Amino acid sequence: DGSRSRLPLPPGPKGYPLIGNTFDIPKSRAWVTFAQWGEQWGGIMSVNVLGQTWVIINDLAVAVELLDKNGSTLADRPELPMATLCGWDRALSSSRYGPRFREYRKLIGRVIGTRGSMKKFHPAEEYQATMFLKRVLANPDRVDDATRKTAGAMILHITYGYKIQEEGEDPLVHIADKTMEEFSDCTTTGKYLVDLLPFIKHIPAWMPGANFKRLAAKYQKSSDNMATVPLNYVKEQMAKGTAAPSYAADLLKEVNISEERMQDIKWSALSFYGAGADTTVSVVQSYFLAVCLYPEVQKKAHAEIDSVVGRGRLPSYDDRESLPYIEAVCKELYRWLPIVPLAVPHRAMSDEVYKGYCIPEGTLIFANVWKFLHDPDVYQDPFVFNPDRFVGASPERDPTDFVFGFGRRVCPGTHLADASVWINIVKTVAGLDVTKALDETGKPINPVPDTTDGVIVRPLPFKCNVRPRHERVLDLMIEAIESFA
Ligand code: HEM
Repeated sequence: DGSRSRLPLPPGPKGYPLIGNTFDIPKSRAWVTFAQWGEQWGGIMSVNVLGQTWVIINDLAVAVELLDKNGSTLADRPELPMATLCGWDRALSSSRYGPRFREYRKLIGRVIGTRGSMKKFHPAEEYQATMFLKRVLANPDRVDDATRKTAGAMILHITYGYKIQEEGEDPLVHIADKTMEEFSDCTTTGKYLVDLLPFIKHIPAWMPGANFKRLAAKYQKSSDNMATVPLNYVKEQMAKGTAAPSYAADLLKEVNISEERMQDIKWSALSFYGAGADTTVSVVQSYFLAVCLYPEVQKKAHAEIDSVVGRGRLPSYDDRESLPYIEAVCKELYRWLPIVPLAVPHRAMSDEVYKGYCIPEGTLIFANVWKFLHDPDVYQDPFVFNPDRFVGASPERDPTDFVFGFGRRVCPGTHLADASVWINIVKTVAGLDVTKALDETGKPINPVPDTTDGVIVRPLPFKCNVRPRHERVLDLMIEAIESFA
């Protein structure tokens, strides 16, 4: 429709000819710069990056209206030629909008689509969260390692019913971590020429300058491996009758699975690791950072555990309703250090009109979730970690309404994330006392409450002191672990 394209783009800074605003896009903490631009240009604005329109949303109401209500037309993902050559178009987070995308979402929704559907995975979650305490206490200087190991272990446990080996490096975690590094590499903006000049993907692999094609073939082998090895494990376990409940086992129970369905099961399952392990780990690490800086929060959380659960056992999901303060701590963790600060960009599949502006086909849309979560009109003293903002009769807006993204692309792992984060935090509160680490002169070190860069970010590395909260913790932990065996 020609009349649409005569409408103006959303407002934004004037760019240079050809390159537009490319050099205005900051390499680091883009969400902070985008929020500042929002002060000048408003809740919806646009920039031009190498000929492509980017729409940046700095107002939650606009994001909800545009992305939640516009259904399928704004639910595509950007074209990623190098990642596609490496086989990553088969994973959900980078798949284009279409039949395969809808099929994956249907399968995932069927198994983990509601809070109630997570119940069958509670034993796995409980086990891994208790193992987390063990992993932390075995090596209290490396809380980061224990959180990373646990997040990966939880995802593999729920996706495939696979329990990682505790000693040394687990072979499946090794494959997954190596492959995820390759994923980051092949999706790095500007690294591969084929992303700028997609037509060169057609040159034969033996030609000079075609190194990227040989690398892509190697990366594709890894992604195949990462999808196939664990699925074969589930099939073997099912054949032996020893399969634990899992996402894959649930779907493989179906009779007469077509080849196409098998591929959908395999690649939807693969999508869990990258999107699920990297995210929950950041939330749990943020807890350790937050209570170093806000010891009074830990004190209150400890007091809640003592009064509701006591010291004779570790808390479980059955206690969730009776622990409102811990619930508020979890919400505040999602808010304070946003781990997907610009969500994941959506791509417009056709020309759209919004409030008299044109959003042309191919536009990338970024929702500045970081800004929504630090809006002083919505959250009082937004940079302060204060769970009490979510307690009482008039709580501030629940961040879990929107930290999981928007519309048809909203995180399909929301309930899995919710269950994993909560159980990890509640066991941590019950089991551990976290304090600031001391420097060589004995002075407490103040960790910096900030994150790395990227699509999914995590707290900057920091040190803290960790010890069991009371003398019975180790016994309770061991008893619990034995009861799972
Ligand atoms: C704290 C935890 C998590 C947060 C904050 C989070 C957040 C997000 C966000 C913002 C998106 C993009 C949504 C959009 O494009 O509008 C997303 C997508 C996704 N998430 Fe999560 N997520 C979390 C945990 C998980 C877990 C545990 C899983 C495991 C199944 C998961 C699986 C996915 C997948 C597969 C996608 C891609 C969906 C698509 O492109 O259609 N996430 N997540």
